[in-house]
Amino acid sequence: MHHPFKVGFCFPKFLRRDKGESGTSHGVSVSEILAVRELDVDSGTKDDGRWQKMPQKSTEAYPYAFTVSYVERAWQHRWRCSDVTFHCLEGALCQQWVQTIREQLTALTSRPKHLLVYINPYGGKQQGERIYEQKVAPLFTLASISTHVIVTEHANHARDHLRTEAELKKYDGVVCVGGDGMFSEMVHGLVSRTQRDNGVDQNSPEEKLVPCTLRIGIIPAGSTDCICYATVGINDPVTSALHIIVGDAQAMDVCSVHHNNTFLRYSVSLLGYGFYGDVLADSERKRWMGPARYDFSGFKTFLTHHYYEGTVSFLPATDILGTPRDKTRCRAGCFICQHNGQLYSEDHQPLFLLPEYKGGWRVIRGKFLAINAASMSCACPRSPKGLSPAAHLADGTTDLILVRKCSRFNFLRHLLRHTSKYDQFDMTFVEVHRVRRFRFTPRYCQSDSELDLRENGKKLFSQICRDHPACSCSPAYSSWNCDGEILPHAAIENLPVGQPSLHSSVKGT
Ligand SMILES: CCCCCCCCCCCCC/C=C/[C@@H](O)[C@H](CO)NC(=O)CCCCCCCCCCCCCCC
Ligand SMILES: Nc1ncnc2c1ncn2[C@@H]1O[C@H](COP(=O)(O)OP(=O)(O)OP(=O)(O)O)[C@@H](O)[C@H]1O
Ligand SMILES: [Ca+2]
Repeated sequence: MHHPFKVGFCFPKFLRRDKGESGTSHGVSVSEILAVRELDVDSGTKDDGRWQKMPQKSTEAYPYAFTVSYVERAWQHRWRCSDVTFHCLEGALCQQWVQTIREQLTALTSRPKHLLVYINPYGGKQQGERIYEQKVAPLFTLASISTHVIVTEHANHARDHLRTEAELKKYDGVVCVGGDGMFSEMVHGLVSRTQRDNGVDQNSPEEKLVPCTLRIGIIPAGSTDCICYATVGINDPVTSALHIIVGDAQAMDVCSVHHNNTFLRYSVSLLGYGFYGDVLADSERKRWMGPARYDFSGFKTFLTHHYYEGTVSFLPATDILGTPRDKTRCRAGCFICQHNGQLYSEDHQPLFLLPEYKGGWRVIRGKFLAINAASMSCACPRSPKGLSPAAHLADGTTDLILVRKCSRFNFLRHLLRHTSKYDQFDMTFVEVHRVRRFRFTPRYCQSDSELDLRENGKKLFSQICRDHPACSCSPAYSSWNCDGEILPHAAIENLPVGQPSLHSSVKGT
């Protein structure tokens, strides 16, 4: 029996014979095969109708062939779909190979078969629909994944649909095509629904959230795409689609944000007061500028140079491995996430909820240019290492970064370091703490009537300026930027829910 592909003892090893190469050895792991299909050599076409370049000699000598599509790793964490074609003399042997590979693929239970896809047509550069149709849908079809696609018609459409209507049992996962705001909608829809179905009260800061079982996949089509970038390593739609197809999963911390014991929102990336709150508030009025709005508002906010007075209280994470100044980075299978994540397993009461832990709170009063709580690195194309490069995706902690009032020049130095190899925390006016939970109270806050105060903000502001004629006229309040959404309250309590309660179909590579 003669056939040009060697059947090795190790199943995934093939001997490739295409593009005129003879006997090129090529190993593909089954877990990275996307699809296999028989090739109609005589007609010179594949069953998907695309022409296959094949040397005339091979076609005559080996009339049967099949093509394997698989994941090929490219530059900077990018993944691409590649094809390799194998030829042989016997149709039966060819079919045997195809059938065996299909059986192996079916046995991979972590791979999704049915997905619910939400597309935000207005995210980022408004390319969501095009990106999905041209780059992602053909890959899902190739991998035999069926989809139900919903193009959102208004903000919170996806959140409300997931929370109340979607027949989640029919799907192995949900996918959002958009930016961090769309991902946040998915998190809110799924987490809220899971808590409601399990009778958990979201308003109680002490209640442990029930983890979601459905995974969320992100096809990046937003302005910052920090969740995608920080988990996959790149914001590239094809790479993300391939991670989803092969069933990759990464647990993620979800924090809940409360005001006066009332639940406000969940956060997975950045909770920022001062600089990032002001950038967001200004940029929301300039959505028409697309992603460039952040640079414009960033520059403007940098020039205004407002600082905010208040009290930050936090519970340092003392029972964990790792610090925010570590040189190591959180990657798929991260040891620190595994270790610290166990502190939240079913039979472990999180230590920070024990009464003796209550004394561990630290209080810092001051004037801050920025208060940033990063539950993950917040790496994004603007800052490839992120706000807190050593933060962990699923360790149950948040890195609290306090940037005190300093000169514009020093603040610029601090910002610039987010884009270079230099340490942005190694500056006298910056401190960083890895925390379990934190609270913030603005100086002029009178807790329960704070909203009224904000409405009378102008009055208060002018009062402060009259009282301090030499002040730099910083307003009393900034806004909280919660994963790209403005929160209506300045005083908040934040607690990392801790347990890796969310899965995203992506992983760092
Ligand atoms: C001189 C260059 C300095 C560059 C410094 C870059 C630091 C960038 C750090 C980015 C951190 C992103 C955190 C992610 C937050 C997301 O949950 C959220 C939702 O998508 N995005 C934003 O809020 C969007 C936030 C976007 C913030 C953009 C800030 C741009 C600052 C520009 C300052 C210019 C000063 C120039 C002075 C000459
Ligand atoms: N059909 C729609 N019309 C208007 N707004 C929508 C629609 N669908 C979703 N949205 C809202 O658009 C907001 C922004 O979307 P998205 O996060 O996808 O893009 P972005 O803000 O440009 O990117 P990033 O969040 O990465 O900065 C989200 O908060 C979402 O609630
Ligand atoms: Ca974390």
